[in-house]
Amino acid sequence: MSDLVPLVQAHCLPRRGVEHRLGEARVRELLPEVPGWELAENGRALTRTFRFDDYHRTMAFVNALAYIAHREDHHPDLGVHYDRCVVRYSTHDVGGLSENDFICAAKTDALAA
Ligand SMILES: C[C@H](O)[C@H](O)[C@H]1CNC2=NC(N)=NC(=O)C2=N1
Repeated sequence: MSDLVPLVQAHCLPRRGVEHRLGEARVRELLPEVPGWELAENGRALTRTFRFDDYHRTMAFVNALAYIAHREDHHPDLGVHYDRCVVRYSTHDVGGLSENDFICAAKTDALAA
């Protein structure tokens, strides 16, 4: 992926195999591009909690996020609660973080903005 394209405008590509797993240096470079997201599971996942006023708003977010996941063919794990949704991205095909996780994190932020 070219760094000239903002993450939010980039699109996911099929990434399979450890060669697509991001190294620590690249993760450190990308993390400031998605403020609010944190590393979890020893750097193998990205998570952020999005808070809402009520269940209806939470579910509207979840449905919009499902559409992005379908369009990008990259799928978050979700913890859905009454007033919040815990979003977790990790690329199981690479066994850790790939560029796809950062692209989708940026698109998720745009949804909630
Ligand atoms: C063929 C297809 O691109 C892959 O199976 C995709 C689908 N969605 C995915 N989502 C996530 N989170 N990780 C993956 O490795 C992944 N792989």
